[in-house]
Amino acid sequence: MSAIRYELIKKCKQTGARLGRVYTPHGYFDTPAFMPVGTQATVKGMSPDELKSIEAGIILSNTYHLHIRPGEDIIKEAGGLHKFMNWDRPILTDSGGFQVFSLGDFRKIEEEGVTFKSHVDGSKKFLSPESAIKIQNKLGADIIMAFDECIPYPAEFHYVKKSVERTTRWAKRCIKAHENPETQALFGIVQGGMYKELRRQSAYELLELDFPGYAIGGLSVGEPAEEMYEMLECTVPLLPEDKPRYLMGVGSPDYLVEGAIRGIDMFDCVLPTRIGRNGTVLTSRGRMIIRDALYARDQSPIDPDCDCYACKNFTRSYIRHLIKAKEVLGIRLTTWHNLRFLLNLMKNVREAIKEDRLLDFRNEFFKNFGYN
Ligand SMILES: CCNc1nc2cc3[nH]c(NC)nc3cc2c(=O)[nH]1
Ligand SMILES: [Zn+2]
Repeated sequence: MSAIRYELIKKCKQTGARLGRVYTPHGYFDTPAFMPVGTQATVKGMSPDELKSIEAGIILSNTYHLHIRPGEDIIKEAGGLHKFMNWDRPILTDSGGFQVFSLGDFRKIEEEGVTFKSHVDGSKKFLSPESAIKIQNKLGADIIMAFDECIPYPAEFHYVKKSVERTTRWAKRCIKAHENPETQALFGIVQGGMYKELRRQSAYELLELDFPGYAIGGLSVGEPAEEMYEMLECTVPLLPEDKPRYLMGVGSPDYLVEGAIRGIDMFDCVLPTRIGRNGTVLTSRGRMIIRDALYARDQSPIDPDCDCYACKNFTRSYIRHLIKAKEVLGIRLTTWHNLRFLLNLMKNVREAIKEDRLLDFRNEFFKNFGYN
């Protein structure tokens, strides 16, 4: 008995997209879904109630960060991550693999695991499939991720092949170490770099392990969009139709729509929160650098088509002033808007799938946003 159940509600007649629902021990979320990133047990600047008001269905938290600070034992003593951060809806935690490479000053990667230095105090740390799972078992997220190697881009075929085979061995060790499969669903992560043959090899090896869900890793690592789409087109059709597919670290509005068209159900990306903090907002007419002098006297909302608290109550002129003055409310409002923008985008994608018009929606959205 798995911790989650994926319900395929409808397949789009125009594309490979599908409308679905993932049931977890903390309730369900609709897919395709965008997951706001709450790295250190908080989506920066947003309270749980505010996240609920913008209809966030599931949020992501990072194992690497929570292991370093405050430590999984403190969170376990609080009753787990849901209680600790007072979020009673679904949570997904990653396994730390990616952060170690991208954040930590990582030393070396061996069969046993990865040795690295903490980005907080430089102390020596070690993560392995077993320890990454043990930490996630203590945090108690509904969906947890296998410990994998996110292969850098570009990478030689031989290196990628060796890494894929180690990621599969690590996946087996994760399954063995996992203590709560009936309450925490462990997802495998398909790797393979930009090589179709290795994407297929990684998918087949992980399919044999019968995970309750599959992530596609090693993408959105600097490769051109076309290469990412090609890897999706070669990998997604190999994955079970009755299980969720999660494209890690994606993404910008175009990638979310194009990923959904290719059959992806779950996405996560720091983009909306990160660019929000430096004064850039997403609108239906493209990105807007609201700190720009252009908006100093602009009394209109960030996006007239948006229903969020920031757009209903404040002007571009006021929000620009807050950002320039480094007032906390400024980044709260830009974050609030950017998250609602992407959550609304996914709601529109789900509607379009329901009505078999996702390609038409994509063309209209791309034209308005200013994509090609
Ligand atoms: C669960 C940790 N493993 C893991 N995380 C990832 C996070 C990513 N984030 C991005 N772009 C922003 N690509 C990613 C790939 C992986 C990946 O291949 N593996
Ligand atoms: Zn808004």
